[in-house]
Amino acid sequence: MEENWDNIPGVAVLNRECEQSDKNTTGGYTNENDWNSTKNNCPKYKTSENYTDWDPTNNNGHTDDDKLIEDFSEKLTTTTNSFDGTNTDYDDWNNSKFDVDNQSSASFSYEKKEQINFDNTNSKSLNDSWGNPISSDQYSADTGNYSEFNGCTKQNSHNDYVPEDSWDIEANTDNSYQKYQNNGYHESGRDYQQGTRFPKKSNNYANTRNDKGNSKSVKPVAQKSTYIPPEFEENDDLTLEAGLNFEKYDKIEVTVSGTEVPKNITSFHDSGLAQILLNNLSKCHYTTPTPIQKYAIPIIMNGKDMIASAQTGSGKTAAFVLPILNNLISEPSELVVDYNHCEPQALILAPTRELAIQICEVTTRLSKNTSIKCELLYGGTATYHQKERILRGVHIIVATPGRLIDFVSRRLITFSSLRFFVLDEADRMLDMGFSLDIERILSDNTMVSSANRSTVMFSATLPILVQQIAKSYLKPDYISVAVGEVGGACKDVTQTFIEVNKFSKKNALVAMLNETNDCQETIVFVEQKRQADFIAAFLSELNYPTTSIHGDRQQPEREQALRDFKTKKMKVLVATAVAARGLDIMGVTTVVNFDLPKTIEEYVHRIGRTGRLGNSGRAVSFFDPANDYAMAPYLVNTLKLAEQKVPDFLSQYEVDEYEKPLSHFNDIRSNVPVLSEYLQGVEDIEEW
Ligand SMILES: Nc1ncnc2c1ncn2[C@@H]1O[C@H](COP(=O)(O)OP(=O)(O)OP(=O)(O)O)[C@@H](O)[C@H]1O
Repeated sequence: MEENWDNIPGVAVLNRECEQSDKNTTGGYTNENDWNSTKNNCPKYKTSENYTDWDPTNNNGHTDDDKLIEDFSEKLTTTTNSFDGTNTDYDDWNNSKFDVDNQSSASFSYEKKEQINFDNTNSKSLNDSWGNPISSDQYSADTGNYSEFNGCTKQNSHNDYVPEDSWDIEANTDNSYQKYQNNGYHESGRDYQQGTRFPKKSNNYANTRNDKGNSKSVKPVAQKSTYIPPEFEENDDLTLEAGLNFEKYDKIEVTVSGTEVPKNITSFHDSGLAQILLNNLSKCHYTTPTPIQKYAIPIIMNGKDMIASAQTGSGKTAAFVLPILNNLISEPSELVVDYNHCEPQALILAPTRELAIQICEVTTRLSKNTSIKCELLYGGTATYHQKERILRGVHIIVATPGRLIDFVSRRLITFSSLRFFVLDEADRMLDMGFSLDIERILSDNTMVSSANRSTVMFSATLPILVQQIAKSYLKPDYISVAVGEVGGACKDVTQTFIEVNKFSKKNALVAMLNETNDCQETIVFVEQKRQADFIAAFLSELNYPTTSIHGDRQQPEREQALRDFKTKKMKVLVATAVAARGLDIMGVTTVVNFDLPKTIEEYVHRIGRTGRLGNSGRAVSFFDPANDYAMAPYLVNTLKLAEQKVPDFLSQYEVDEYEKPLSHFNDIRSNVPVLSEYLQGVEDIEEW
């Protein structure tokens, strides 16, 4: 097939943009010839015959031009994003994309693959929209940014990894270009390739040259995400094993308040859970329920509302998933679904995409061999894919709020059949960042009344103000359960602090990593996304296999980073708040707070990425008095409650009169005073 700019998604988008930006004039071009040339290459102006020549779905007879163009650019972008030239990806793309559309266009897809050899530096020269030959080298040199030109904003991660102001940028050599194009950073097993410099990020979304060599700029176009996440893999090796301190869980005091509290269970076998679930539990090596499971399972099975707090890593996910699965299995109700909407019976909301994925994975594993279907809705992924899946019928939806609201507002999801509504990380979900979304979802006109559903909320931290907000969504006879101190740090984590200033932090980090010769699995938390890139690049240069996760990375990169860290391909994960809550990663021995967070809750969640399920872990936090003094009293309190040593430089911040918000069980119905400062901070929203 003849190679032509028309086949390149960036240009399809570009043309569309030109066309849309100015329908009746010269499209913003001062030179009419340029505009005519562009126009002729614009899909809008192609005849349908031409169009079908290169439309992968071969939509003969399609008359809705705009839709046609939109579909086409989406498909082409999918092609580029999904492909890395390997057969596997090709097959995946071919199967998933084309099966969805009921196409069997293998040969055509293969042609598309040939076309996007354009992605390789070896590609033959191409003609641009204005008829000039263009090679990938020239392309890189012309634009300074391949991915942006190409319209694939999804792939610009490497630019993010070059702090523009502080690093020298190498010329746009073929070499750096090739590494980028070939995703060398993954192939080499190193996310941040040492010594590699990538082209400086261009501010122009797309720069092209007309036949006179003048450059033109076209405004950025919002790209739809076309990422289709991989199917879950069952990997028993990655399941966390209970540690030596697991048995001590039973010694933790549990406080329950409310009326008609169902009796707690003592083992899974006396729990009344369906046999199929018991079988799945033993496949997952869950032999004994954790304290939160002992209390939450019967409460939720009995249809009660509850708000529960238990330390990080103590099995809260299964505590709500198991009773929901049980009730959906033992008291089934008809699944409502048609070609344009579905009615889930349980909704589980989580604040981050990766946590939503994890909850869905746990649910899928625990519901194996049952008829229960669980689906995932989260941002940064292709909506058409998720839509297609939920419209096959779904009992449980695990979602982040943004994507869910998108689907609800398009009436793809309604809540008339909802039986369970769960907020995981409830304090985060009800703080200023998400509370409007939750309100929007719970006040949807299809939402069943609180009397007709079970509403349950879980977190390791539940400030009193959040409990007050939560109360308005719960039935009046809701039950509160607190395992240990509400908001207390996990005692299996040894917490140490190092006094630093902003200039000595990096050396302190290196010294700390060197302490453990083979640099064990470590999460390094920082406050800013840019800082995450900087520290990750810095550690990579020092040969620590490092990756990063934060809200500016594209979703496939975020997921790849987590996979690389989970599978130990990468030893260090540099992360912002997006990884602070809920993530359950086996073998994390150390958490480093390179920057301390702004709230004590986030501190508790961050250090809870280690020391899970009775395993021991350690947390090392850098305390910079100039920056972190406001956190100090809360840190002292948290250290004391967790029976940890308080260093001298911190103990000076202890406040005698300090109202300790964590000193006893804070069910708001006991009228515990609210400490306003304690509630002031909210975590920054990065990405759903
Ligand atoms: N009864 C059990 N027996 C053995 N393992 C369990 C049991 N319950 C949960 N687990 C495992 O314990 C780990 C931690 O569970 P989970 O992620 O649900 O903790 P969590 O309390 O939600 O933590 P966080 O507060 O960080 O969100 C997981 O690997 C899970 O598979």
